[in-house]
Amino acid sequence: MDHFLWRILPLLALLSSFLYFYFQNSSKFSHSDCSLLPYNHYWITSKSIVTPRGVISGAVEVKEGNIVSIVKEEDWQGNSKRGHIIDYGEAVVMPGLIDVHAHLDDPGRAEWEGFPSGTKAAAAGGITMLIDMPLNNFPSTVSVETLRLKLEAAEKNIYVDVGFWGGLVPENAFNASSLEALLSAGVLGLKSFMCPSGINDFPMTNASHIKEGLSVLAKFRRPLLVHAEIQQDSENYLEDDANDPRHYSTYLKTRPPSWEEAAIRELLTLSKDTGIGGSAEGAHLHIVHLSDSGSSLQLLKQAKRSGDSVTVETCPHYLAFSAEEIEDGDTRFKCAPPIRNAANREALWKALLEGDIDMLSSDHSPTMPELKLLNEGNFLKAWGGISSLQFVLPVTWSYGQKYGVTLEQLALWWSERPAKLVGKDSKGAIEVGKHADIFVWEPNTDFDLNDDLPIYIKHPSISAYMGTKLSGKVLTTFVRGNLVYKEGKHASAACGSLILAK
Ligand SMILES: NC(=O)NC(NC(N)=O)C(=O)[O-]
Ligand SMILES: [Zn+2]
Ligand SMILES: [Zn+2]
Repeated sequence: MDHFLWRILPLLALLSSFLYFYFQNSSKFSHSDCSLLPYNHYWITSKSIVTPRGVISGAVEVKEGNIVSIVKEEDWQGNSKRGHIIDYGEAVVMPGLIDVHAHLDDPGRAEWEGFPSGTKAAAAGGITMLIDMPLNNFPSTVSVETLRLKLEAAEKNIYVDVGFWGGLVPENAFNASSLEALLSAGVLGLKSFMCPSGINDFPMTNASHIKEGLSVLAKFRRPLLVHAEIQQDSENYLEDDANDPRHYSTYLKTRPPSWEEAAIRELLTLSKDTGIGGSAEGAHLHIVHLSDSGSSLQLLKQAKRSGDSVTVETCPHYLAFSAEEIEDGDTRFKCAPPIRNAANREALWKALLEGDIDMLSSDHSPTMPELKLLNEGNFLKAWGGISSLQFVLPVTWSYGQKYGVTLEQLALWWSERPAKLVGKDSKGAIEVGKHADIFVWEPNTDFDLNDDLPIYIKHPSISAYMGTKLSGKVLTTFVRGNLVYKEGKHASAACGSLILAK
């Protein structure tokens, strides 16, 4: 008998390891791994819940990942509700932020950020869905094959929901079947550059590429996002000693507002066709990261008035910082288009508050610290991109205090309008029937961005926000009812969903 056991032992070992791997890989993560909360059905209560019908005191009922009821406090009292209740007291319950513009650089440059760290940072910042840009990863996401690589890299590595933009580049712009295949495979829309992107396999497009892109997008009723800067001959910039590359003013001169204006002027000749009855009706033009609050903004206002299907975002760094404050050599602040002067920042706030700017996005665009050239401080050679993902909510809130920003405005800029842009009406608000994508925060709690703070972006040292103090501390984040983040702790498994267009 003993002899027999010894003989089958290797076989048993093989069989058990096979079964182990089979179940590991075939089973979805169990609920307890995906959520820090052991319930599928529960109530979130608070004195301040931000809904599209105003801020209410009451309760949100969550069941199997969806919001199934919302009860005001007066109707809740005396009603002995069943199930688990999480009471957040005075803390604010808001719809999860949707960041329509993030570069997570995965696959290919995951050492710059990557899906695991990027989505952990998102969760810790109250972001429940982000849309990943098609460039800075390698290869760029410009075809069905490269999208497949993206999906493989993201699967089981994301702590929040992640959707994808596809790239519109010269190589695919005149190839309608290739673009149609990419859109059919689920990208939420396309993204292109009108100036060099800084990434070799993501070349810039001209007006005829963009026109072609819009005509394909019209059939799918999806948006084109454009980095709107066109290089102009600059009279006021000469490479001489007066233009020290360590001075921010030198960099600022290399990318004047006229670059944004030229691009937007050209784009608006194309977006005319997106209006009702136009040849590209159904397509939509979205200008990313607007920095120029002058002529560019006026042109966009006019286009909207004439019925073009156009929206525009700006980013927290354009609302928080001004050129005057950026110190010599501090390349953490380098991005494109550049952060402009304080008067421009004021005008951006005004445009946002008046509805001329539709929404906000992070444009989180990290790199390796070496490429920021922090020691050399050369603004002309350093990587352009701001690292901010985890902090966009407290930045918007802290710098918005001066302008009387409300909780409802935050929800509009960061959730409702972004959900509309990406075509996901299951997201973007605390409303019955929507996904339970929710975060809870304390707007009045201040925190210092120093080494004691749990920070999840991969390279905190290159973030322009390090060393500052902000208000607005995120306590917990729920994605489709899973409690994915709670005060410095994430769920053990990455159970975010891949968001594809249908
Ligand atoms: N290759 C990039 O990530 N560029 C980004 N860089 C910025 N904004 O400085 C961008 O969105 O244009
Ligand atoms: Zn850009
Ligand atoms: Zn970007």
